[in-house]
Order: sequence, then C-alpha cells, then structure tokens
Amino acid sequence: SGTQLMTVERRKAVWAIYVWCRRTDELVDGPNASYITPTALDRWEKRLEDLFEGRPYDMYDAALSDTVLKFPVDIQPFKDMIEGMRLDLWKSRYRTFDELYLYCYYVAGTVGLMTVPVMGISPDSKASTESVYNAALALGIANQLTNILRDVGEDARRGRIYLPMDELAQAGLTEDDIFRGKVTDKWRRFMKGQIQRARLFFDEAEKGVAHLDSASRWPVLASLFLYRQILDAIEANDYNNFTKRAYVGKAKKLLSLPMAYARAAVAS
Ligand SMILES: CC(C)=CCC/C(C)=C/CC/C(C)=C/CC/C(C)=C/[C@@H]1[C@@H](COP(=O)(O)OP(=O)(O)O)[C@]1(C)CC/C=C(\C)CC/C=C(\C)CCC=C(C)C
Ligand SMILES: Nc1ncnc2c1ncn2[C@@H]1O[C@H](COP(=O)(O)OP(=O)(O)OP(=O)(O)O)[C@@H](O)[C@H]1O
Ligand SMILES: [Mn+2]
Repeated sequence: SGTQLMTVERRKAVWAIYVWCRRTDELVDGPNASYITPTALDRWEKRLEDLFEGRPYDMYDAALSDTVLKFPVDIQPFKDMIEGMRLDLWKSRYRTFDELYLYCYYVAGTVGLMTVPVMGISPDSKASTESVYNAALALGIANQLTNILRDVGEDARRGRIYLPMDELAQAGLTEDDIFRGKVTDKWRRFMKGQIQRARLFFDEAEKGVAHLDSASRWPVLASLFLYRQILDAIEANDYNNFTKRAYVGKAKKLLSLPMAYARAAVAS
C-alpha cells in the first residue's frame, strides 16, 4: 500500500542520514583522525552543501541528496554536527553544563532535528511541532550524556574530560581524580547526579514519541529503552565507568524490542 511504500522510503532516508552522521563522526573518531584538520572539515561542509543542491560526490551522498529532495530536511543541523566535530579538534574540557549541553547539541541533538522531518509527526497529534522537535532534541542530548557517562575512563585515556568542571569541583573532585580513576563515595555521589540529569532528558524525549507518525514510534522507543539501560548498567557496575564498560546484555537488549512495540501500540 501507499503507507507501506512510505515506510520503505522513510527507512532509506533514515539510513542515508545515519550513514552521513557515521562518516562525519569517523572523520574525528576514526583511524585517520590524527590527520583531520579544520580545513578537511571545511571541505566536508562544502561537500554537504553540494549534495543539498543536488551535486553528490559519491553514492552515499547521493542517498542523502535523494532524501533532502523527498523530505523537508534542513541543512542547519548537519552543519551544526560538523561544528561539533570542529570543537572536538581542540576542546577537551567543559567548564559548565551549558558548555557541555552545546557540545551535546552539536554532535547528537542535531540527529533528532535531522530525523523528525523524515519520521513525520502524527496527523492525529495535537502537540505543537516545536514540542516534538524539543523532544527529539532531548533524545539526542540524553544519548550523548549517557555515552559520555559510559566512556569516562576511555575518554580520560585520550586526555578528554566531557564532564562539567564546575560540578566536579562542587563534588570535591579534580581532574586528577578522573585520571586516577578510583571509585570513591565522592565519585558515586557525583555520578548519581549526572545519571539523574540524563534520565530527565530521556523522560522529556519519551513524552514526544507518542506524537511521531505511528510507523516511526516503536523503533525510536526501542532505541530510547536500549540506550537508557546503559545508565542502569553504570549503576550495576557500582559507578565504575573508569575500567568497566557499562553493557546492556543480549537478553535485555532483545526484550527492549517487544516492550517498545507494545508501548508504541498502546500509544496509537
Ligand atoms: C530510529 C532512530 C533511532 C534513528 C536515528 C538514526 C541516526 C540518524 C543515527 C545517527 C547517529 C550517529 C552516528 C551520530 C554521529 C555522532 C555520534 C557518534 C553520536 C552518538 C550516538 C551513539 O553512538 P555510539 O554509541 O556508537 O557512539 P561512539 O562514537 O561509539 O561512542 C550518540 C550518542 C547520539 C545519537 C543520537 C540519536 C540516535 C538521537 C536520535 C533522535 C531521534 C531519532 C529523534 C526521536 C524523536 C522524538 C520525538 C523522541
Ligand atoms: N549491548 C550493548 N550495550 C550497550 N550499548 C550497546 C550495546 N550494543 C551496542 N551498543 C551501543 O551501540 C553502539 C554501536 O554498536 P557497536 O557494536 O558498533 O559498538 P562498539 O563498536 O563496541 O562501540 P565503540 O565504537 O564505542 O567502540 C555502541 O557504541 C554502543 O553505544
Ligand atoms: Mn564517541
């Protein structure tokens, strides 16, 4: 049927956006990361502009070109993601949560803004467009905050601290505590607060899911459930995110799918 076809088109479009995001992230996180300069990111941005104007360089660009022709996707969040990669080239400390929030917007909140025009807002929804975008933004922020809390040790070994320095100081913690990586009561208390805040963003996002077009609801909810469980896994590791990777087991992962499916069905 027409709606079925629509679903296929949407899936392809989300895939094209995903591939572009992965490739953008790979520029600064991948094997060639040490050669990446601001100039390379400028070239990547020029290439983005070209594909938005219907001049793709390769087949992956072409998939995104096609997507932006079919769906009302704005170029700004894509540019903002590149801006986040620029930040990552020189910035390795965040003074306040506001600074961190901006970084999270650039590298992950943008994904929400890119995908909503593809996934669509439910015709039955009485929510404002703005509130749906805000929820999508919140999911990106929640995911990135969770990613940061999971990877504290890994990031520290690369000399990076993506935690607000002022909040660390308030908790009586220093940079060296992060580099030493010892789980203390101070650390546990600090982490509890950080986890609590990340959960607020997940809650905010969850409220928006019901307003997405019905076909898009359950995959979004599944990814939300899955990622949110990483926070539970950090707790289960007794807040040792220095040397233990918080991991959601296969059984829990699989269970997220029918749970999301059921919840999305109830909401529709
Ligand atoms: C259905 C669905 C979930 C669609 C989104 C698919 C999509 C386009 C994903 C792109 C993700 C990506 C590759 C972003 C590049 C930057 C990056 C790596 C961000 C981090 C993702 C996690 O990746 P990973 O754990 O592999 O990180 P490492 O580099 O390995 O450390 C992020 C943490 C953020 C990704 C952000 C999202 C998936 C936000 C999704 C938001 C929506 C789909 C909006 C939903 C709408 C409402 C109303 C709630
Ligand atoms: N079982 C899981 N528990 C928690 N998160 C998971 C799990 N499986 C996948 N993920 C998330 O999905 C992302 C991509 O999955 P993938 O299997 O490529 O991970 P990875 O290669 O181990 O991650 P990284 O790129 O950070 O080394 C992971 O970085 C992680 O955020
Ligand atoms: Mn990362």
